[in-house]
Amino acid sequence: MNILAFQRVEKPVLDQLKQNHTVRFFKNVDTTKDPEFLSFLNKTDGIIGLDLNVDQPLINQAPNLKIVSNVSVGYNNLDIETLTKRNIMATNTPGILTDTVADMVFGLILSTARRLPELDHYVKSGNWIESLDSTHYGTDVHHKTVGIIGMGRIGLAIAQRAHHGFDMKVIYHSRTKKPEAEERFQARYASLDELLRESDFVCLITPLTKETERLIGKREFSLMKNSAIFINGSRGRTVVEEDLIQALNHKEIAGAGLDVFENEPIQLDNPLLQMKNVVTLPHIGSSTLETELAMSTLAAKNLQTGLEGKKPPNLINSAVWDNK
Ligand SMILES: NC(=O)C1=CN([C@@H]2O[C@H](COP(=O)(O)OP(=O)(O)OC[C@H]3O[C@@H](n4cnc5c(N)ncnc54)[C@H](OP(=O)(O)O)[C@@H]3O)[C@@H](O)[C@H]2O)C=CC1
Ligand SMILES: O=CC(=O)O
Repeated sequence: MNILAFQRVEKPVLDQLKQNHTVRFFKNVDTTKDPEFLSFLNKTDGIIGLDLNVDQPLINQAPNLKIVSNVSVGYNNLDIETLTKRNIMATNTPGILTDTVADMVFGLILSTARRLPELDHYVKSGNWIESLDSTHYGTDVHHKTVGIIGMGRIGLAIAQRAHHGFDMKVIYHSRTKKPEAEERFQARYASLDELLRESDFVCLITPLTKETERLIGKREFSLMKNSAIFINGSRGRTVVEEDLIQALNHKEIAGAGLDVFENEPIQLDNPLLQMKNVVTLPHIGSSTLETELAMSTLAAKNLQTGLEGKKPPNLINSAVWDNK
């Protein structure tokens, strides 16, 4: 079969796929224009990879496509409605990256609160020539209140770290209440506005959907404490980035830790890059050697199973299977 691999599939997994299939790997190409990409897409049976915008125009140019296997848990890059209408399976990689992403979110909490990147730069640039004063102090993480928006798999793992590791009070907001979080971490359900008012650390970790797009904007930042630190590990478009910049400029919040941005890679003239109280990461939530390999392996299993005409373990649009 013809397999189109896109942007990120770990090499051992790619090599294994090549043993049974004709595989073409594409990275950083214009998927609307690149002639080689479009020519291969036209005969592609399966797609595996990260962040390929699988929209209606792309699907229309892939008459043989049977399955799209995302190497990510988020699947906001897929037009699920059109894929389902065309009986094309869509899969993702939930679960195996949960702890790795929660570690990264905690890394952002700690590095923003304790100003770690800023002080690392301070030391390395030779400025540490005398004992520091309160202008360089950070703020405590332990025993503070963390508000988790999106108490799913990753939300729970963040709550676990907050409760057991840092003695934090956990409040959360999701579409539904989560008894598991309440039992295991004494987490309390709150409305979005209550959570924003009460949290020292506001952590956003929902999927990007029609409902969560621009969920956090001017009004929401104005509800947060002036001392609050905002952490985004979800997707850039869940936040109105312009409003985040304004909230930071006007000191409505104290800082932000961001793994995701409206445009990725971020433009170098983005004001967020000039702010010392903002810690930025290049969307690396799940990017450890172990977890990326596990994600690629699971994505390949989803792909292979689907191409063999069996139900993939992580099928998103089960209607395609039910209609068979
Ligand atoms: N930065 C990075 O590298 C990474 C980012 N991510 C992002 O994290 C997301 C979450 O992953 P994961 O935890 O596995 O997903 P889950 O599906 O397990 O959890 C998502 C949670 O978000 C909640 N939610 C959905 N819509 C809303 C809404 N409108 N308002 C409030 N809560 C909502 C859901 O609530 P309910 O259960 O009540 O429906 C659920 O609790 C991914 O979709 C991806 O976008 C993931 C991995 C890495
Ligand atoms: O952003 C990464 C994902 O797995 O989703």
